[in-house]
Amino acid sequence: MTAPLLEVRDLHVDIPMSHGRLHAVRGVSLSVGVAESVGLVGESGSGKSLTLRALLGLLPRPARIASGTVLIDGEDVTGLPAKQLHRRLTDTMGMVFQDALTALNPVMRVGDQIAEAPLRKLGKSRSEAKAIAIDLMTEVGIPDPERRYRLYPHELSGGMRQRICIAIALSTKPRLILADEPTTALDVTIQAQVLGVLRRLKQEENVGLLLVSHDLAVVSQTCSRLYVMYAGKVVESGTLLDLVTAPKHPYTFSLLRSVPDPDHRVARLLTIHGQPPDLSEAISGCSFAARCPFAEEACHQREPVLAPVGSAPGAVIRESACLRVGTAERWTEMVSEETVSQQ
Ligand SMILES: Nc1ncnc2c1ncn2[C@@H]1O[C@H](COP(=O)(O)OP(=O)(O)OP(=O)(O)O)[C@@H](O)[C@H]1O
Repeated sequence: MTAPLLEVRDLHVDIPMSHGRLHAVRGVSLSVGVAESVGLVGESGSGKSLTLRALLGLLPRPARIASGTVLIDGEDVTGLPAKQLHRRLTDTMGMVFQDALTALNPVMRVGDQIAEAPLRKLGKSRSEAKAIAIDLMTEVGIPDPERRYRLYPHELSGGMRQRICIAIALSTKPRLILADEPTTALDVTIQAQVLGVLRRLKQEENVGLLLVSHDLAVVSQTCSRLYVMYAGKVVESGTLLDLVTAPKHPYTFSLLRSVPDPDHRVARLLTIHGQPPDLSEAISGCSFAARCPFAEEACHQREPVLAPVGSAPGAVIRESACLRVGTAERWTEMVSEETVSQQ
């Protein structure tokens, strides 16, 4: 069996504070196969960005990796010296962040920013690098690329700037794009276009994707497998279809029920009441128990572990961290019973 392109094992990220520490990422494991599109979804503060930044060696100070392993093509790169690690990462992956305007150099023409890596890293001549940049601009759907090559970031719209960032990410010929909320700053139509570019890269160029988003609709449009994060942990993982049609964690269930269904098939939206736990304090029991519509006494006492649930042999592994997973088939019914009994 071939090793995943990217694998993270039992990652812990801490943020030291004046009194103690915030345990922001609490044992995350995930993998992305070759040409696979994987989503990391969860509400704000669940630890998605820190997970992504930790594996890239780009944690904001004072956050630090407390423990964990990162593997690329099965090789442990955790202990590599910074320069070597950077080379290994940039040889394999391109990155796209939320704020294209900050990611781009304001005083450099956008085309030259795309041409920079082919020129400096791939050893291309100036004219070859320019031709590569123009091809990449065409590939990410920028009309009239020769003219736009000469523009500065502030002369482009938000959607065009994000396409430039994707073109820069592609300029080193990566096998995987890591994208952190790449469409959050864009309006819905432009968002759909940018997601279309990422989807097409996977379908036509076999470029894998690890997409971080708080928005289930965004990952649903782009990814075929998901990890759902809550309070610094993965609480459920599986194929998009499995998660959407039959969630096995109450947080995923609530997340799905809190999104309006365009076909109005879901009669009532579910509000996730309360706040996530304070990660600077020890958590006893399940971190979602206080907000969970199905929690029972044991959920407040015992921490559930992420474990495989009912996957068919040979199928993509489904995992859930829930003591009540055995009742999952009845959750829709249980929620409506509760609503009726409250009326
Ligand atoms: N530089 C920092 N200093 C202090 N706390 C931080 C820092 N960066 C992140 N945190 C805290 O770590 C936790 C996880 O943050 P992270 O950014 O990974 O969440 P997220 O799921 O990506 O959410 P968001 O989309 O809002 O960034 C949060 O409680 C956040 O407040």
